[in-house]
Amino acid sequence: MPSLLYMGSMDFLIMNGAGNRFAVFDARKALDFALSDEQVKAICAPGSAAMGPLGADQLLVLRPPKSPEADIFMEIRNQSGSEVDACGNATRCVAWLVMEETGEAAATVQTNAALLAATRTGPLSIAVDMGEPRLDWSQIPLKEPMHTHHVDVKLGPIDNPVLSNPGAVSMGNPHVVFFVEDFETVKPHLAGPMVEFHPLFPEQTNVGFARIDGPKNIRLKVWERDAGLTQACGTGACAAVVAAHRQKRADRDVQVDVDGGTLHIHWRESDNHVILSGPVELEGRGTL
Ligand SMILES: N[C@@H](CCC[C@H](N)C(=O)O)C(=O)O
Repeated sequence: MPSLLYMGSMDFLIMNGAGNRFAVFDARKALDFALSDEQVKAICAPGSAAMGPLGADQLLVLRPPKSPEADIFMEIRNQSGSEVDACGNATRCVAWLVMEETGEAAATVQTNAALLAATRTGPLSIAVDMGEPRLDWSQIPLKEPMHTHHVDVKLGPIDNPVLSNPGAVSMGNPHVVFFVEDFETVKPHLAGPMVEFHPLFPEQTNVGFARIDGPKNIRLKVWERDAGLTQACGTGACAAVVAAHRQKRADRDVQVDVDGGTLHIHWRESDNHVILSGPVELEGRGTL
């Protein structure tokens, strides 16, 4: 089968996982391939020649695996150019590419943070084991010791009753999750950036706004660190379910509806791992 991946150092694929959009560069045979922050910003910006009106939320560079258990290494860059350790939807997209290439129904994707095992659940759907959530304050990380079950994030001098008691969770990247009644009062595009840069989070944070529609249903919007509001955030969906379950607001097996589609999260009791499942799509190809 011809490789879907390698098309020369400046060609790329455009993919999305539930609407979370990626520019994917295959550098497995171009070992010196590197992009500056400015280049990443230029490629990902909405309206860029490379990505068109929607732009990309993240840019992925695929490299040879660093350990023998992995099929591929994935470098993850946010829209701003910053390199990060985890991206659930990107892991699902890259696992799908590897499975298309190998013809297998499983793949292991290596990131800076972990080796992530993925399996095919349908022609265009992939589940990935995101491992255990990290719940100690130092792992998120937070500025000072506190319980992460709910954290005290004050936005200004007055307590905001609709934005209180969020849970903090790391899925390899930092998340704080607010439980909200609706998205009109809270306005994620305004509250998100204020929380992202709150001094409680020394490495900034991704900010989730979760409306609990039932023990097995969450409606979620995520303001992503260095990317803004996205159509879907895989690690954000994992974090929302973990935070909701810890606050007894939801089960361990939850359908999470996001702007770009539906994700399924299972926080497995047997081994504490979080499984993220959902759709992937290869939208097209581009050349710089
Ligand atoms: N879209 C992602 C998360 C990407 C990284 C995030 N913006 C961060 O800075 O941690 C996902 O699907 O998990």
